[in-house]
Amino acid sequence: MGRADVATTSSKFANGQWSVLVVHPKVRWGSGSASVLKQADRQLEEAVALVNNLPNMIAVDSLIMPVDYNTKRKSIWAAGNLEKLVARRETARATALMVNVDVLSPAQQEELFGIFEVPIFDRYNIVLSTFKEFARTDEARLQISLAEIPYIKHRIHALASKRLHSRPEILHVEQQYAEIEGGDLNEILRKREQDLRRDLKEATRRATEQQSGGSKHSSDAAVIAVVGYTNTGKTSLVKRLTGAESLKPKDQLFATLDTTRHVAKLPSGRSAVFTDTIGFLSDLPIHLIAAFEATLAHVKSADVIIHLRDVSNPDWKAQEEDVVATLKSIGVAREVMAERMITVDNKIDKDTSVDSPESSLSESSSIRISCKTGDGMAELIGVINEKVSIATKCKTIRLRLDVRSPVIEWLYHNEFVVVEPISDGNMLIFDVVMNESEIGRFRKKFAHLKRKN
Ligand SMILES: Nc1nc2c(ncn2[C@@H]2O[C@H](COP(=O)(O)OP(=O)(O)OP(=O)(O)O)[C@@H](O)[C@H]2O)c(=O)[nH]1
Ligand SMILES: [Mg+2]
Repeated sequence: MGRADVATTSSKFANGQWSVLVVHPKVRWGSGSASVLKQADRQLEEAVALVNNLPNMIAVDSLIMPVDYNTKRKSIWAAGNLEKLVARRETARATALMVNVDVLSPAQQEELFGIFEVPIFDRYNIVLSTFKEFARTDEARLQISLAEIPYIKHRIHALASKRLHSRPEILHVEQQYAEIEGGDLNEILRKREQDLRRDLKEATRRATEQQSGGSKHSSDAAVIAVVGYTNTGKTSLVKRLTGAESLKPKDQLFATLDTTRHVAKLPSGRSAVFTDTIGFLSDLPIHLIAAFEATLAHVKSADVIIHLRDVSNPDWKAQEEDVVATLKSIGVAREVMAERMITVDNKIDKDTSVDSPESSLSESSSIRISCKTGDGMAELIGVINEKVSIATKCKTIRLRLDVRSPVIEWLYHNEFVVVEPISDGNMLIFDVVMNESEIGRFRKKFAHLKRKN
């Protein structure tokens, strides 16, 4: 597939590990200062977790280094702070630097390399490496390659125009540069993008086919998409609700990269397909998550969206904002969120007494659960059941049927009977829940009986 490898300059050191100094540039004032929800120490903590999440990286030291105004200028830090950072790198014996911004410009990367003389990574590099590390399917790999294209384009343009004097590997585009050198850059990338999109379409089709093949009611089943920040417990929840053995929750960021579908029966008798999908993360170039369009396509059309929050994380409120922003960017309208979303607070078993005051503001409409202990599951299932009925325009229909009626056999066969009927002489009374298309099917099939009645 000629897979591109922007972020894995590190793969050259397969036998060793990068010792990384993680620096969070905290904007002191000006338009670039962080929202009050995002405290610098938590952002630094998250960056360290991202680095340590990769098997070939270890954060050996980390610190917050103030920046005036914003992080977009070519020189992020003034001379004094830079000197402190250089000293810190030496003491920590760090072999790489991670600057906790969404993406560094090629000029910034070049300048920092000139000063530190070690590879310079940003969040984009780390997250992309993570995606590559954990991708298990063609679908995920192709989406990652697609997500890289704008990044590669920007960098190779900068190199080709001779505005920069770096070597391609300093900008993490060594392999792509070699492939493209001498050719028409735009044309080669356009062709690559076209090929990737074609392959992705095919891979998505295959994946959907495979996953819906086994379930009896797949076309009629309600689709319930579970979304949330990375590591909030999405996989754990889907496992709890559907009993899927194949799901393996992990204390790891981006453990799940592909969407998997798992069938369960709701109390109404309806089949529901729960989808477990990629987690979101803050401060990423939006196209990185949006590139998972094929993976996330089902969220837009889902009957119900469960937004899972990890309320044991002091930053859950900021995480929620990022999830909502990402949902918007993949085309989920605000009305859809208001109508179809269930907000669920997970990990209530954990001690949150040291929480920031915001957590007490957790609105009363959210449902509190623990995937670990099972607390709150019954209530959640009840709410899902109700929401699905509304979303799929289900109605409860009362049928009075002769005990010999062929309708009874059909109801059982199609699994509409959830509550056993009440008997009334020769008649049986069934309460069944059906959506519009099922009612249509039912009417068509038994039209002749109706006429007789
Ligand atoms: N204490 C506690 N831990 C939980 C709970 N739910 C999930 N976890 C743990 O949180 C970690 C992440 O769980 P996952 O289910 O993998 O989370 P995820 O949202 O699917 O994560 P990604 O796929 O990486 O985005 C695992 O170590 C789980 O065991 C809970 O209710 N309580
Ligand atoms: Mg997961």
